[in-house]
Amino acid sequence: MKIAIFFGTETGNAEMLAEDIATGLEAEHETSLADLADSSPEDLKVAELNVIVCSSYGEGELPASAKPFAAQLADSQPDLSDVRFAIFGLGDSEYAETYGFGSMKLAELLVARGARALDERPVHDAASADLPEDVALPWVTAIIDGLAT
Ligand SMILES: Cc1cc2nc3c(=O)[nH]c(=O)nc-3n(C[C@H](O)[C@H](O)[C@H](O)COP(=O)(O)O)c2cc1C
Repeated sequence: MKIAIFFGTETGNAEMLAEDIATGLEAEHETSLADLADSSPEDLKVAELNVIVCSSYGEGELPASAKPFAAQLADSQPDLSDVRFAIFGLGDSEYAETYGFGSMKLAELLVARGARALDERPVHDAASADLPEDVALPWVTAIIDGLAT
């Protein structure tokens, strides 16, 4: 399957996780990896599945590298009705009031443009003992298996 992996990051954690996902999938799939800062909404129309890893920053805001992409979504109002995506958030429950808000905001912007969100939208909690890749790889594999059946 053609799978495009994107990340939105402030300090690099989402990029590292996106790289882990790409490495985990590349043996069986045709993968690409890109920073949302270098991407436009049209880039979501290329692959059969878009996997997005996005953190939260500030007070539940998008991380810096996702902000220009979000602005393009709002400004250019692209039709994303043929796009499907799965989004994985990185957050920290110490920020109790805004936990996981960054990935949630990005998902809402995509859905507002017609894109279809696959699955729930998990958020990895930096305060937990789990490693993000141990959560994200089974999650993405289950989504791909679900699409293949
Ligand atoms: C200044 C700062 C603000 C943050 N704000 C939030 C927040 O509002 N909600 C949340 O869930 N996580 C928040 N986090 C946690 C980050 O999302 C988490 O550390 C994540 O792994 C960062 O990933 P990145 O390096 O890809 O940006 C914040 C972290 C920092 C350092």
